[in-house]
Amino acid sequence: MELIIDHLTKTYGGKQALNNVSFRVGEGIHGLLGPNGAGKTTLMRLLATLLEPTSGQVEIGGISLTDKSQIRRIVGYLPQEFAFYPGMSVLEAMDYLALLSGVKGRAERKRRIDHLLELVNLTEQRRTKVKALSGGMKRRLGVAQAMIHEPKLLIVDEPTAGLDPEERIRFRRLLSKFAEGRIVLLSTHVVEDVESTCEQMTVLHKGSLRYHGRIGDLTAAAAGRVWTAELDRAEWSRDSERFPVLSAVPEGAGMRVRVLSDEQPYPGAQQAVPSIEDAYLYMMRREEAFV
Ligand SMILES: Nc1ncnc2c1ncn2[C@@H]1O[C@H](COP(=O)(O)OP(=O)(O)OP(=O)(O)O)[C@@H](O)[C@H]1O
Repeated sequence: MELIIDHLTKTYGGKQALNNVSFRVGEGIHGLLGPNGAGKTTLMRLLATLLEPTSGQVEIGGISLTDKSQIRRIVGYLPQEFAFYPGMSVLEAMDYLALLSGVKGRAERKRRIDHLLELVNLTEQRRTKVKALSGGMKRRLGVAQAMIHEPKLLIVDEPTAGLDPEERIRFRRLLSKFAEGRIVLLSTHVVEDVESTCEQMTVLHKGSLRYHGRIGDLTAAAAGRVWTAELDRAEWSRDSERFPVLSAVPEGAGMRVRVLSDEQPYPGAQQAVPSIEDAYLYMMRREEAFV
């Protein structure tokens, strides 16, 4: 199972949202990151056949994106905003969506729905009306519906938004389990989601590919460039613009700061092991692509 994106371009009128993007993704969870307007939603909607590419090709598990009915059978999509059937119960909504996704046979639908509701921890709410679910529960129902036809490629947009910390951890575990033998494309602004679930990631920036590869390689590239230091407040207010700041936390009378710099930024500053967030910010500050 492989997702192959080959010179994909999408323009809306005169606006180029994706610019000649090529990369390949194998089985497992793959992170998709990028600042606002990077082109992530456009890419996800293209893969879900909700948009037509301007040019370029995509193959999902050997099937061309142009073969829409086949692609829809193997792709599941959980958009950031999704409409449900508020008046239906969880069971009714799932059954209806399973029918729409082409899952034939009442017994098979029941088997899948029971299994998925268990997975997303909504069994107790199965008779609750969708409109009475909390935001987090709706999100879990959203992912359950995106999984109902057991897609080979599951695309999820900001799935942990609005979830509490425990739910977020449970949700990541659920995605990891589902990703066995499949591809899960996880679009997020939460770098921690990527850090804890993905081995590889793709970063888009203004429609172009900025990074594609292993997370470990990205953090390795930032090694030696992340520094921590303790400064007094006066030093800090004088120097706060000198280096890109990763964090600055008041500590006693001073500040504990974390900055990016190719050389020691302040006397006594110590090198730190880059986190993925540090590495991401380091990469985004560079002009050239990091692919
Ligand atoms: N229907 C549209 N018509 C015109 N321009 C659009 C349309 N949809 C998106 N764009 C533009 O295309 C670019 C990419 O948008 P897209 O929504 O794909 O980015 P994104 O990475 O998902 O951003 P965010 O993180 O804010 O959701 C943006 O500049 C956006 O303004």
